[in-house]
Amino acid sequence: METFGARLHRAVTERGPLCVGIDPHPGLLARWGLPDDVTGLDRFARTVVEALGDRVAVIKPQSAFFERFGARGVEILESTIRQLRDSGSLVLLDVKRGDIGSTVAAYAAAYLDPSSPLYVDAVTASPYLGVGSLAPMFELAAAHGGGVFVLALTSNPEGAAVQRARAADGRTVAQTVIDEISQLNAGAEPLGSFGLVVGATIGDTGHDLSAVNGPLLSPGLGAQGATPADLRLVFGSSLPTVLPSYSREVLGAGPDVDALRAAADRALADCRAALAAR
Ligand SMILES: O=c1ccn([C@@H]2O[C@H](COP(=O)(O)O)[C@@H](O)[C@H]2O)c(=O)[nH]1
Repeated sequence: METFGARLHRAVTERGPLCVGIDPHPGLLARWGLPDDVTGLDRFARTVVEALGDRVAVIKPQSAFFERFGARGVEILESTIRQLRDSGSLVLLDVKRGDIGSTVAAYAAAYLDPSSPLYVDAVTASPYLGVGSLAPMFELAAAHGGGVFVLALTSNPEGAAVQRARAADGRTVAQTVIDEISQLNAGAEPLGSFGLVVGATIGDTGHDLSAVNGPLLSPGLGAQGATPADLRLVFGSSLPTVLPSYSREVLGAGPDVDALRAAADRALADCRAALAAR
């Protein structure tokens, strides 16, 4: 079985380093001329799949924007995941789950067990009940070639107070998360399956990402103010494993399919140039 790290490495080699989110904000539905209901949600998600599913390496549905419509929204999320899987892009579900280990096992079954209707290639997870509490997710992901992206240094300004607080041994909370994920990826080739979320907005924080050996998902580009040029400052020598992520900046070009493709192509070209610059 091919690991998630290997599948992601291949997808990025073939399609380029880009993740695009499906975030059907009420404001975006309105801009696309769609109603703020499940029919609008369905049309929005289908349009993104049609435009980008066959060309972007990773597509990241944001679960919250589907969940807000209840069971019918989740049904559309299931359908969107199926369409994305058929289109060839990897599906990273942004759900930021985390809990005590026995409950994490149920989240793992929901998203990382191939028999689940919400089965995806990878999920985002929150480490604030302890990275060890996420073990059932790591285990099920490893068993089925899936991946987990753990929040380390998030793109929002409020994150720093928690993530940059010092633990008893003097490391920041974020650095302890980074170090634990690095251990999980030790020796993996060509890339580990356990990633971190590190926002493009955070600047040079002095955290050591050199041993992660896994993907570094970087949201915060575009609508939150970061530019591809900021990636160098944030990631330094870890740039080769960065997966830049855009939602509103690309989605704002819709609903025209060609315009969405052009926006994603522009984002990819800008990120490629920034990641390659010396
Ligand atoms: O640190 C984080 C972690 C996750 N996100 C999510 O990414 C997208 C960003 O959307 P934009 O429209 O590109 O701002 C969104 O789904 C967030 O929940 C993040 O922004 N920062």
